[in-house]
Amino acid sequence: MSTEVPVSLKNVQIYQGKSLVLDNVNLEVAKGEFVYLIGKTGTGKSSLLKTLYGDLQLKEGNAEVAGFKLKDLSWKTVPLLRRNLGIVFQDFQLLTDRNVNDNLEFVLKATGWTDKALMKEKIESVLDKVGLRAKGYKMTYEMSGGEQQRVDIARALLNNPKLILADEPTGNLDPETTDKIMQLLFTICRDYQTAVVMATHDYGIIQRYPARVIRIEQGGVHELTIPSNNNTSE
Ligand SMILES: Nc1ncnc2c1ncn2[C@@H]1O[C@H](COP(=O)(O)OP(=O)(O)OP(=O)(O)O)[C@@H](O)[C@H]1O
Repeated sequence: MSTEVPVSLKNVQIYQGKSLVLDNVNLEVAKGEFVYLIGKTGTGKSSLLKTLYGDLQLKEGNAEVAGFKLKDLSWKTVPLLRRNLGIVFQDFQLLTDRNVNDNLEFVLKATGWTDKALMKEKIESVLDKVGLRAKGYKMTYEMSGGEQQRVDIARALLNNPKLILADEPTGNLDPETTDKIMQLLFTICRDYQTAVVMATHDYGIIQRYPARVIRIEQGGVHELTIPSNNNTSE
């Protein structure tokens, strides 16, 4: 299994039930690349991301994600695929009945970790990366939206993914917090060569943090040419 190309889609069709949402999708994402998915509401950004993390089954076309071929991927293999990805959601999807450390430990255990000391070390390391080292004992409901999104990103980093999939990760955040989260995602992308595919409605973000842009329209996906700039994560 090759893990070199985080995403490779060739002539992919994406269905929701029986309806065809996206046709003839071709997309390659390179190691360490940051890619935005933009498009009007309902065009299929989330459906594309869901296909990439195995939530929607791929019926037509060839797709490889983090070394896994998606066509006819069995449901049993989906957790294995997810272990190789980081997934970040708009609404964080943290467990509200436990603290940050326990949220992260829950994921580690679910993905096969058993050694307590190694888990503690890993949790400290990902919290450090997102600037929350001292907040491990906080209950998630006691945290601000921006802090919760950092925990969500820390969770996504637990298994050293080569690819992070983020669905409107700043959708619930104010502009200042949005900037901090974008800087964090760009830093992770640069420092760990983690590819990031992020769906957003917010063109202002793309202007402030330029990267490759893929526009999703009814029927397909198109590369958008944006004047190239260095990203502004510094
Ligand atoms: N669970 C589902 N069952 C059936 N149809 C669905 C389901 N989820 C989405 N769809 C349909 O698939 C199409 C694409 O939806 P999707 O959520 O992927 O779009 P989107 O571009 O992410 O939209 P938004 O920007 O509003 O999140 C829409 O027509 C939507 O109604």
